[in-house]
Amino acid sequence: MTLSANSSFFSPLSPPCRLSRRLTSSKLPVNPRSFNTFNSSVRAGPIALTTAFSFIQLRRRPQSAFMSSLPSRALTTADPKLLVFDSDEELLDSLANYTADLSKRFCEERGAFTVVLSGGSLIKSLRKLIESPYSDLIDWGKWHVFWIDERVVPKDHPDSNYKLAFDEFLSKVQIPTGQVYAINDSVSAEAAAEDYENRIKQLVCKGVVQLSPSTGFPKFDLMLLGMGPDGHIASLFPGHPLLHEQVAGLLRFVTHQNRRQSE
Ligand SMILES: O=C1O[C@H](COP(=O)(O)O)[C@@H](O)[C@H](O)[C@H]1O
Repeated sequence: MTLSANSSFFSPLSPPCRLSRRLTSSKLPVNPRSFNTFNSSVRAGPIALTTAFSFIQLRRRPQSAFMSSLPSRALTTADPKLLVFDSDEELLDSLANYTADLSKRFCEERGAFTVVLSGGSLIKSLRKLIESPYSDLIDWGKWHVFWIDERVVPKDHPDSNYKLAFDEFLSKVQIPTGQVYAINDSVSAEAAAEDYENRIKQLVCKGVVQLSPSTGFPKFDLMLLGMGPDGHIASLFPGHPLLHEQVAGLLRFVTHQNRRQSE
């Protein structure tokens, strides 16, 4: 599993709120075995919604092929780093430490901490956060939780990223229900994407989701994104046309027919 932790920006909103996609560097956790320049912080957006689909075994593809398929503008973070850990335990400790530090900083500075989650193996990687000392130290009441991608299925469906996060993480911490932004699962994928975009716009206008002073575009405080073995993030598979779009809305929906353009 690969984790990508970024504060990042997303794309266009109508006035008075405008958004754009951009990645920024983040201060990364301590005690890695080694680290190198990491140019793959890849695309954090758009948030993707997928319609119901059957899981298909992924074809393995070297990550370097994925990297070279990315548009050059996706490879321009200021100070990206790759941290390599000797064990999962060390990675999870470092991830918890990093998240708790950021949470403290943002909660104290502005009274809110906006966190974007993916589905997949990432969620189990958050387990240290629900254990002592982090569980007691973190100001969960100030967290606002979003999803980078979601399957358009009922919230109790086994494919639901919300269900995964709820069962393994959210049900074990005290984040107010109204600050957990699951998709509307009772409408089409297109309508759910539009609804989610509108809710994010409202949160931007309320100041819960911040705007970058330099670009005027919104940004989330922390994005925790799992990466599949073929390099896919957020249902965006290598070769998918969305990866090459110059201008995209804040959210996109994809169907199982066009989910994997590379296959
Ligand atoms: O399709 C998806 O896969 C990625 C990666 O999952 P992982 O289990 O290989 O870590 C996940 O982040 C994303 O939310 C999901 O829709």
